[in-house]
Amino acid sequence: MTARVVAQGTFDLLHPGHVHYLEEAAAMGEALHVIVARRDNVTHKESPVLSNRQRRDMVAALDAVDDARVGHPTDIFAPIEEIEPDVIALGYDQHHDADAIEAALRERGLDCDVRRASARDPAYEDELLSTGAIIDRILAERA
Ligand SMILES: Cc1cc2nc3c(=O)[nH]c(=O)nc-3n(C[C@H](O)[C@H](O)[C@H](O)COP(=O)(O)O)c2cc1C
Ligand SMILES: Nc1ncnc2c1ncn2[C@@H]1O[C@H](COP(=O)(O)OP(=O)(O)OP(=O)(O)O)[C@@H](O)[C@H]1O
Repeated sequence: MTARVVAQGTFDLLHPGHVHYLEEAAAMGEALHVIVARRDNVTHKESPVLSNRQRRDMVAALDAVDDARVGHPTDIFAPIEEIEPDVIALGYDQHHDADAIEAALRERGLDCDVRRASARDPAYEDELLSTGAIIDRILAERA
């Protein structure tokens, strides 16, 4: 059976850090499914500039990605129950706790590894590797 991997995040204004994460997650299995966070659920930082649909469409267009969907409004485990992944790849800086997620999955009868992906270091001096850094640059240079 095909090993399915799930990755997740906001993915507003794509950059090479996103590509690094999604390629690493894809290499953990054979099919990569991405859950794009709903704008209303992004509460720990500024809301995304781009709509749910546009962020989903851009992630879906990447080579590493087999399927991308906008996440559930209230239950982060609902898409996981649909996808039934073998692996969930957490981003290097995602605040989610791997042990807590594994325990919640087990409670729902889902058997799935939770792994932590690595960070991409800048490949050259001026490489911007976060959406926040790109927005700061725009505000500084176009204000
Ligand atoms: C296993 C897992 C499933 C998730 N599913 C959803 C979801 O269905 N809907 C959603 O809006 N966010 C979901 N999220 C949360 C976001 O993908 C994300 O972690 C957060 O809201 C955005 O912050 P970040 O880009 O800094 O990680 C999920 C996160 C994890 C770890
Ligand atoms: N430089 C990077 N290296 C590796 N993974 C990254 C990098 N930047 C983001 N990611 C991963 O991509 C996913 C989506 O991240 P998100 O869209 O929140 O990134 P961001 O660009 O850092 O945003 P912000 O600057 O608003 O915090 C997360 O799992 C995150 O860990």
